[in-house]
Amino acid sequence: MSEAEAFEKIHQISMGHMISRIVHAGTFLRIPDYVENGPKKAEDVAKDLNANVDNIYRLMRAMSSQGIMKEEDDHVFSKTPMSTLLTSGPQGYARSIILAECSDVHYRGFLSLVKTIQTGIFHGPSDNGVENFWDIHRNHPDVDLEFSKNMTALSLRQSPIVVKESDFTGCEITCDLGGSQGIITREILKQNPHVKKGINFDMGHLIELNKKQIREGSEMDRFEDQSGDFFTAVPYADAYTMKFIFHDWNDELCRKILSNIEKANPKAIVYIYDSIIDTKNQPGLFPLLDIKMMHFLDGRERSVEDWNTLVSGSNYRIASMNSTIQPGIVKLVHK
Ligand SMILES: C[S@@+](CC[C@H](N)C(=O)[O-])C[C@H]1O[C@@H](n2cnc3c(N)ncnc32)[C@H](O)[C@@H]1O
Repeated sequence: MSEAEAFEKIHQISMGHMISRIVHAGTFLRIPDYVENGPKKAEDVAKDLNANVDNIYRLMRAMSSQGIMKEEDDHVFSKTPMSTLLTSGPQGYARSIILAECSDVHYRGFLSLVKTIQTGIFHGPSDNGVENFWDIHRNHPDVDLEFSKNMTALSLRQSPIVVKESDFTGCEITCDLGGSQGIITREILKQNPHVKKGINFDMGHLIELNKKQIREGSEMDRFEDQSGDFFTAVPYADAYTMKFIFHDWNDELCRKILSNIEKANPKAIVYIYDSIIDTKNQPGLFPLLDIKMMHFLDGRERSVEDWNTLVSGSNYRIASMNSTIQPGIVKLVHK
């Protein structure tokens, strides 16, 4: 990389938080909805939103600079594939990524990152006046809902792949711990007609929200939402799945979940769907996500070595690991 390229890259990085907050503002104001059905004048959008005309124009221009909509004519903007993904309609499944990840509470939480790095104690939640990341969500139901929708959007892409790579032969009951809106459990039931019951297990407030939703599909006859705390106890099952759960917690707390699984059924198989990262020079999102886990949850994105360390302190052993897909799969069986 030349010095000029290095400088340009650093300049881009310095804009990162501004870009995400600009896109958050535009998404929050539903600007992508306005251009979805045909080109739209910034003035008309401003009028409809009862907002400052010049500022709406400048916001739309800034969003265009990132490929979110296109200025076709003076002050007239049209949609792009990115703006469609940020609409509030059925095709706008990326809207919740922006509304959750770039929300005020997540943004504010990053203010104390240096403190976390220096002290080794995670400070993300304390900047929001709470002790626990999930309490931030409990106190902000709007962010909580967008976060769940975001996890669902990701799950809809990932579940068919990880479930296909997992073997539920001989399992009558499965349980997805921290299952959010139940996408993994539904996929297990769809791909495994022999499974009699699939339990989607999550915290009470989330399960209550699930129950208010209309969820259709023949697999729903065998689907059950159950609320609880996986640090206290988990329901009986023949197979447990957990997608993006262990990355939220430190090794000790992950082992606590494993010991609760052991108490419920030591013979059960355990499938962990999580990152298995390469430690050196890995480009992409996971080393960045690792910092979020460190700062908000005392969690981590784990390498093969990290997984071995975590599991070696439990009564389980790693039966197999698959890092060829995303997320990776760590299969555990009782020792
Ligand atoms: C990162 S999200 C993953 C959601 C889902 N597994 C997925 O991949 O889309 C973590 C989930 O764990 C749930 N959770 C956190 N603490 C929990 C606890 N103590 N008991 C049960 N569920 C919990 C959260 O409500 C959230 O749905």
